[in-house]
Amino acid sequence: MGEAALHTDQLTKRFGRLTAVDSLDLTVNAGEVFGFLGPNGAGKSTTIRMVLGLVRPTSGRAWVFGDDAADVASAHDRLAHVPADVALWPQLTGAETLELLGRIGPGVDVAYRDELVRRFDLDLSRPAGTYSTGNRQKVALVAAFATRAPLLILDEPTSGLDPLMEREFRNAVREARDRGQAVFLSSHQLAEVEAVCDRVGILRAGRLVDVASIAQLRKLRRTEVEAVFTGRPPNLGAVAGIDGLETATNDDGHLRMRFTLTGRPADALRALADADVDQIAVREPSLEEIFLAYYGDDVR
Ligand SMILES: Nc1ncnc2c1ncn2[C@@H]1O[C@H](COP(=O)(O)OP(=O)(O)OP(=O)(O)O)[C@@H](O)[C@H]1O
Repeated sequence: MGEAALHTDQLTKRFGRLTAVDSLDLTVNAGEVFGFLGPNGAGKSTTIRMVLGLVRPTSGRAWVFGDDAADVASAHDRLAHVPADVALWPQLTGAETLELLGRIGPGVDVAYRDELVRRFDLDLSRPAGTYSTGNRQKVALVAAFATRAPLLILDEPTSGLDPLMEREFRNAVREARDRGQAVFLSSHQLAEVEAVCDRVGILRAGRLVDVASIAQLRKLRRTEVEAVFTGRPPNLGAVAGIDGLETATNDDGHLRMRFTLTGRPADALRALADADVDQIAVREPSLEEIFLAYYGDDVR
């Protein structure tokens, strides 16, 4: 198996008639930050649970640094993880929780843990039962980042974090990479994955549809723009990055243009700035819409 941090071979999970994860072949190299991107229900958590040995694959296998993931005791010597729904022992304080979590797995850098507690602004004196979802997530993140596990598995770890904490999270991921730790990060946020990952696996309806570099992923980014003009409309037809241009007239006689923007927006903005724009609406499509436009319906 070499020394890939994580490797799966035809990993499959069926729940009755539903194939949640379908013949997944995936390799995460030691030391890389790998994004596992997919819309809700794509199968990200199920994949992670199989890698953690919490769910038995219907078929196929997974390895953590060459150890079979089903051999939980040895695989968990090399990894730390943050689940999608963090549950903590309600009577233990944050400090007691971190102590307990630190005893599982490959050991803790206590000085770095203390630093992370400050950076994530955690009050460790309170019982975990009084923590919000975001605070529980922060405890689990601090516990995982403070280990020197060569593989960190993070399942949608920022869903409960505010933007300031999300920034701390991104810093902690970069620091982990700088120390040589591999990070397997599941997310349904294109922006998050773009910000911290080296490579990205794209999962849709249980199937891996692509493994892409961040540069390739950026090409997927699109913005929907709708603008209304009072005077003469701009000539957008020949502007680079504009697709699907539609023009209609509003009830008040003003012209409305709709289009999709990909790549750098500079040329489109220049063209718009020349016209008398009365209203503008800009929308980021959901991951599912982006995937549909790019990969079509042919993944099942
Ligand atoms: N224990 C289970 N029994 C039956 N179906 C399940 C079970 N666990 C997951 N599923 C189904 O498998 C599919 C994949 O779910 P999974 O939670 O892995 O997706 P996900 O990509 O992590 O989604 P999300 O981003 O919403 O967490 C979904 O259709 C889900 O309903």
